[in-house]
Amino acid sequence: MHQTPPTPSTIVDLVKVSKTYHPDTQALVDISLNVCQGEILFLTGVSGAGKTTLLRLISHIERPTKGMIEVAGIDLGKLPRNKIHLLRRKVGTAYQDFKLLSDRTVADNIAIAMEVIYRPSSHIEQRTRTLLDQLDLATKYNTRAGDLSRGEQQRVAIARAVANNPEIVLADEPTGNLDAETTARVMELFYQLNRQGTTLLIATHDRSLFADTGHRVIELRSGKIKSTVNRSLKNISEPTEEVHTVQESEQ
Ligand SMILES: Nc1ncnc2c1ncn2[C@@H]1O[C@H](COP(=O)(O)OP(=O)(O)OP(=O)(O)O)[C@@H](O)[C@H]1O
Repeated sequence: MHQTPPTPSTIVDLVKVSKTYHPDTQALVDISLNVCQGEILFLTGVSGAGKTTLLRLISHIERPTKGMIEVAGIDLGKLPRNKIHLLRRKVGTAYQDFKLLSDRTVADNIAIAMEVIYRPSSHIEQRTRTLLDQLDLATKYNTRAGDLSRGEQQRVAIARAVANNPEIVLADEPTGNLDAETTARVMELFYQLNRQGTTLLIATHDRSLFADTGHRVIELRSGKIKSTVNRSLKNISEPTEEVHTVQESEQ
């Protein structure tokens, strides 16, 4: 019997969100956006368009000047400080500043994410080795993070972001320092997570990451949504045919 597929539920919801940095930089202006559970959404746009700011608002590193943001059922405007860890467990972030502990080993940097939620050490070691293998860093297990190249540090930050299989992964230029082969490895890791249900928001200048993938692409310009290429959400991970047209906003 033919069954209608379930309607995907919203996991990230922004309503009329603006962000002005002191004194008067309008980084985001009146952004409304919702992301479905299990979706891969690409954010693109020229430097300064507001991509990083949008991700930082969703991860609650920055606060909006106006508007409402809900992430995995949590209204960020009402989230008390002592509950922020609940959001951190649901959202993995890999940003351009990496924030690695340079005096600790690669393995330690990844393990930290799992130690804070009391994963057993056997699980932590196995998960760390699997991720390093997937990201072509197996030989760097005991290397100090400070001794790695930028591209290697970037991959360690990605491994740390995904170590706990969070519900949502926010990645800012995750392949910015990588060659084509390593980029393909990182993207394969993301697609693998997505097949397991993780929602991905990826900010990138690299059009090859989303060209012909069938995933939704939002282009920001001067803090506004300039265009959206909507695609079918019927299948959450496999590339699908494009079913909607590009919509230019009425700016
Ligand atoms: N902490 C801050 N204080 C003041 N202005 C900021 C701050 N962070 C970002 N901005 C400004 O906000 C605007 C949007 O910046 P944002 O980093 O979000 O853009 P982006 O699209 O991610 O750029 P890039 O591709 O270069 O990373 C820019 O004009 C930037 O200078």
